[in-house]
Amino acid sequence: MGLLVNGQWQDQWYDTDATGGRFERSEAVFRHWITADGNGDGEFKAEAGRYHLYASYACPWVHRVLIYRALKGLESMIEVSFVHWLMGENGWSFQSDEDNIVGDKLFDSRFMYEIYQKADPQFTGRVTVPVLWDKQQKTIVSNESAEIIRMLNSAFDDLGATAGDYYPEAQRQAIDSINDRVYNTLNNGVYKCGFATTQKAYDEAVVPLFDTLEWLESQLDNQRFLCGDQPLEADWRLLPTLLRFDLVYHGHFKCNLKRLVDYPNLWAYTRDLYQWPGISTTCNFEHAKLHYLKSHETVNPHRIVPIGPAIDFDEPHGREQLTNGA
Ligand SMILES: N[C@@H](CCC(=O)N[C@@H](CS)C(=O)NCC(=O)O)C(=O)O
Repeated sequence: MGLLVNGQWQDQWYDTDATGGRFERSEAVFRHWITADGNGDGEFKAEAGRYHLYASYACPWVHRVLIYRALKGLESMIEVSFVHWLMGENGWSFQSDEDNIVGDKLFDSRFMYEIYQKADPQFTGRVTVPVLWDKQQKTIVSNESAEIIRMLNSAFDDLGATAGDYYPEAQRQAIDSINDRVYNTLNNGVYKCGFATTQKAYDEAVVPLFDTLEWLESQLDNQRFLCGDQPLEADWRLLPTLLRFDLVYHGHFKCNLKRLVDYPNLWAYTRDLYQWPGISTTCNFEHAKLHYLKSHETVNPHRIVPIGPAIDFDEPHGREQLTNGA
């Protein structure tokens, strides 16, 4: 685990000394936008086969992008390369695995940092996934999942993407406000708990995290999804965190006041979204579990992977009757 400094790899864990033991996520650096006509920000025009996704099945931020790629039927337009689940001293790697999932289909690179070096030989910063690569301009379009999913939501529609707008104009304000709370306290909140190196930093993160879970539980009492009858962006951004909650965050990141299965609405809602057409194939729970437990040496020094928990996301969810506010 490390970062690039002036284009050179340095093995280094997160530094929480300067922030009172708090984990602070760095801002993504590549922030271009693909648009239908390429005029939005210059030259990044939506074209089938032009863009390539670098992904990890373990990562919840990547998972959003895989979900959108599936929802929008973009599998044949945007090919994907997966990294190995282990993030070791060289960061994400393409070391082959038994299941033949892993490998850089474009350049046959050994490490993910080589992709960043191609985009900027002097790059300084963390080497994160997801990365959306432009084969034409040979650079990274974006390494910010929140923005990549917005691009996939609409930019490829004229090229035959599956219909569906998950960020509709009329609901943007509601979606943004849910996203804001969920990102700060839950999506990123689990990391603030897990990577905290002082009791104070952990306490500051864990209380709002469970407040948000309680709030979501009550929101889902009489509506099927967060903004109504249909799953929208706020739901798809929340799902990857919920899918990993009991598996990883409850134990490994010490988010253990309650489990997801202790919230009846949230647990059924998670299964509802998991069972949505196309979604289950975006999940690889083995990669998720192994990644966290084996990569975070400071959190789990002996890298022992616990046996459980047994979770059945295929169990019927029974939330169909909430559609239309019934
Ligand atoms: N803002 C980014 C965050 C992505 C991110 O932090 N990904 C993690 C994997 S879950 C990563 O690659 N971490 C490597 C590192 O921090 O060095 C996004 O949402 O796309």
